[in-house]
Amino acid sequence: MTSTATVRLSAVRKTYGTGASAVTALDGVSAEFAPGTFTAVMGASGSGKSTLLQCAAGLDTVDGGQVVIAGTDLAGLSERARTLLRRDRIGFVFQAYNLVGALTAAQNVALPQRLARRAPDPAEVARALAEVGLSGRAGHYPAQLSGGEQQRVALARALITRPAVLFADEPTGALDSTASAVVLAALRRLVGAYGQTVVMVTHDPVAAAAADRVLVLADGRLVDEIAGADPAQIAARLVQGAVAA
Ligand SMILES: Nc1ncnc2c1ncn2[C@@H]1O[C@H](COP(=O)(O)OP(=O)(O)OP(=O)(O)O)[C@@H](O)[C@H]1O
Repeated sequence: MTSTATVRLSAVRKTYGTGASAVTALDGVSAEFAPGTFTAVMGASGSGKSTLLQCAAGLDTVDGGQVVIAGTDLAGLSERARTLLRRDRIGFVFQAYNLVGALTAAQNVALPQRLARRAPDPAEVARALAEVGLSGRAGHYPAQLSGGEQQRVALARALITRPAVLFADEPTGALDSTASAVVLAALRRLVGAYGQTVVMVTHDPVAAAAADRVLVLADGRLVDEIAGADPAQIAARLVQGAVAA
């Protein structure tokens, strides 16, 4: 069957270690992430959220099943081809912004292009900063920016290659609620206005409520899918799931 999903996981298994110390981090996970959708991934500590993101992004190999990104089956790729796919088709943001302090916001956004030995297009840099609402901060250094602004520079940097999918691992984890709301609004706008596909791991039901749907992991399996819920409903479903498990 053909699929129009930007990212498709089919029966993905991932085990760390061997023998008695082996841990099954993903135990047959299947999920599709359609173009222009915003998905949150939740679950208790150790449930496999980060592993899911790493495998879906081709940062880690799987032990079973299949990962297809933008029509490309990762299993068929050499290490080099996988690296290029990650560089050109996938964007990442993490809890830590990982900005270079000696570079301005615009220079940080241009950095992936420079590292790929491409001449950064100033218009593209300006566009990425505009998309996250930071047109007025292009010449500022990270130390001159708030946490929420720094995370939005990291978002703009992730967008500069026009990735098929943006993966975010706890992007609001280091932010207060006001700054979190600004970053989540920026993510929502990328999805709504530009059709960006976003997959975000979070512990926070408020952050998860910004997504179109929430996938819930427990012990490496998908155990729930929640759509169009508010933070209180999401929190209640997580508690129900934990009690049922
Ligand atoms: N590199 C590794 N080596 C061995 N075990 C690992 C490794 N990475 C993850 N694990 C184990 O795999 C399981 C899933 O880990 P993962 O980091 O995906 O969970 P998580 O849901 O993201 O947790 P958290 O919310 O605490 O970040 C855990 O039991 C973890 O201890």
